[in-house]
Amino acid sequence: MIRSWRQIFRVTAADAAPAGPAPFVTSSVAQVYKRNPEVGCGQALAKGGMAGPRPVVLTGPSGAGKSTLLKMLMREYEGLFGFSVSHTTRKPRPGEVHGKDYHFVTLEDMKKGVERGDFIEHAVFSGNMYGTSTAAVQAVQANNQICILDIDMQGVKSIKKTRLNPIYISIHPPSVQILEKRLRDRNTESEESLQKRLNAAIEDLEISKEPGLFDAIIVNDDLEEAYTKLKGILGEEIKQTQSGKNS
Ligand SMILES: Nc1ncnc2c1ncn2[C@@H]1O[C@H](COP(=O)(O)OP(=O)(O)OP(=O)(O)O)[C@@H](O)[C@H]1O
Ligand SMILES: Nc1nc2c(ncn2[C@@H]2O[C@H](COP(=O)(O)O)[C@@H](O)[C@H]2O)c(=O)[nH]1
Repeated sequence: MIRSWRQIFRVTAADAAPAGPAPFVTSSVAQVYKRNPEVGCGQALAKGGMAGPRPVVLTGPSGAGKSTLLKMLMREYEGLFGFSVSHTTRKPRPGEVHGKDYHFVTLEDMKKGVERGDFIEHAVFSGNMYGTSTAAVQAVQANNQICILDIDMQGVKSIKKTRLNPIYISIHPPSVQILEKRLRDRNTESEESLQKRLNAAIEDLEISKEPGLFDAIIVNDDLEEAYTKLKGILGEEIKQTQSGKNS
């Protein structure tokens, strides 16, 4: 019997999901766009009986534009997507809201949460801990929304060992130079943090070449173009979830 992602994501990291089919690949100078035939099949599982919308993992270097793109999605499709609010030990940036952008916690509390098994995945990034709690994903699934996880590459690797079965999308900058400029212009990082993020970016861009790691890679050069591509990749899932909500 096919189980829903709601049930199966609780399976531990030790219970690795089988590798998916080889991705269909199209590419141009401006973009690398890998499409897995299974993308958008969450509702196919639903037809099997129990699945809700398939979650979406958005990853990519810090500064690539993940938050910008996911906020656009959530604005255009109000109520359709729900953000998985991660925990982090980093300090809030101006304007960030506890419980909305992140659960901002102390290192001690984060470690306790990890020991209790509260997290589906967790990682250290640029000197701080980050993690996706089971509760964060469940809070979204309870609303029958498409759950979006904004996580780093370590998180992707951990989620791959579970049966959450999300759509994996990596957002890339046009170049590391442009990434650096965007991060500097964002004005949120110390020089030390910026360098750590750039080093992680170079490493992660290399890792993301691994065949089959992502269902799609979107190069975020022109924002509107990148957003249109993102909507295209999620189109089937959006349509199915909308029709589920309207029925
Ligand atoms: N296509 C684009 N062209 C120019 N600037 C962009 C583009 N996309 C995003 N930006 C800007 O780049 C900066 C980084 O974007 P954003 O904060 O969304 O990145 P991120 O991937 O979520 O980073 P982090 O992982 O650190 O949270 C922001 O100031 C954003 O406004
Ligand atoms: N593995 C995880 N990575 C996460 C999580 N939440 C966010 N992130 C990633 O951290 C970096 C830095 O984020 P910032 O908000 O400090 O700029 C970025 O790549 C996020 O995707 C998480 O729960 N797990």
